[in-house]
Amino acid sequence: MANLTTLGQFIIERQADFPYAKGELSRLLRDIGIAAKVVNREINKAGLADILGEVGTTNVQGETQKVLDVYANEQFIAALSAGGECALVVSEENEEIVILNKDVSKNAKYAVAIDPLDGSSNIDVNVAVGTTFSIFRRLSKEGEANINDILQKGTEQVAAGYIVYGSSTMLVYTTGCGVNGFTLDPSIGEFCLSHPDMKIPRTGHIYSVNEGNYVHFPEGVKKYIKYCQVEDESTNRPYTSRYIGSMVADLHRNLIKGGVYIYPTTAAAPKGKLRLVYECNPLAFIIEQAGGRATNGYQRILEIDVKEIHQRESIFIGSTDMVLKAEEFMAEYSPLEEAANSKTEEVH
Ligand SMILES: O=P(O)(O)OC[C@H]1O[C@](O)(COP(=O)(O)O)[C@@H](O)[C@@H]1O
Ligand SMILES: [Mg+2]
Ligand SMILES: [Mg+2]
Repeated sequence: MANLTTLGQFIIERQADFPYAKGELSRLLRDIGIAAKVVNREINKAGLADILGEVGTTNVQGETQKVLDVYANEQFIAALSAGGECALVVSEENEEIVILNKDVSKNAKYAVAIDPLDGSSNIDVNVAVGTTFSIFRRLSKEGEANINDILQKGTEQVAAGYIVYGSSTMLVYTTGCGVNGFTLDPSIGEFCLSHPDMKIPRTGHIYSVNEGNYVHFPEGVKKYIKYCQVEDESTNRPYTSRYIGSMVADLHRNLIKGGVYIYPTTAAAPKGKLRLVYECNPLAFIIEQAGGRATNGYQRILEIDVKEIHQRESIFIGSTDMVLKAEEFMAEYSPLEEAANSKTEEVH
């Protein structure tokens, strides 16, 4: 068998990368890997098992919860709880913070934010979906964990990553020392190092945005989309439009091939749609560590103050030159002007 490095081996080998390296963060990453395998098993046979469809409840975002949203949420929280290294979880599927069982994790040093199933609209149609995770060291040294342990800026993440459940299942993560990708080998049930030291190309020719919302986009975004569609060989334009509708999958493609993903403010989502704590921050950490850029069109995502656990933010993320170009167009309008613009556009 080729000389495989499993996720577990790699984490141990790279433990020295972590400040405070005493094995706790390694074990926490291991726990996330375990839950990912369990969720992957269900996703792979989703059509067979009664795991498609909705559970009939809505989450705090007002979205109907899919059976797999709830299943994945339970698996990640159970694995983090059993592992004992995580004291608190914030999840897209839970309105409040989840304090994990105090007996096991009262001395746990970490708090985790997750989007257990990203791209929920694609679950029932067999299109790639994902999971995101963001890990912080607790601020509260002793006693019960509390919300301040997770309301930290993205710059304070000690690790972050995602799992993409696509034609193969991959786990991609960073601890602030580069980005590494592991592919799940079902025959041995292990994530194996397949994409060491991932780097996003400085530029690319793929743009990912839901153009169905075009009329309600900020003028700066409309101008950038027009820029992407202009014929100009010297800059490799027109670019190709690719939008899977699962942020993790769109981002993973752009990480490998180069490209930009944009989810701006719209009339329907004046603050943006995606959630800062468990979607924007972990993916921004990954992309920055891979040499890319992530902003809200004006400000670095990782520097944005976190006030609420389900706070939304607009995001421009991917190849540095492409994000910078989009920002150039955004800079022509102030955020206030843009907010006004996205409201007024009439649809005939
Ligand atoms: O359908 P829209 O408005 O383009 O939104 C798609 C975006 O919303 C998301 O599905 C939001 O994530 P969830 O599925 O976890 O709620 C992203 O993955 C995706 O990029
Ligand atoms: Mg999501
Ligand atoms: Mg989700």
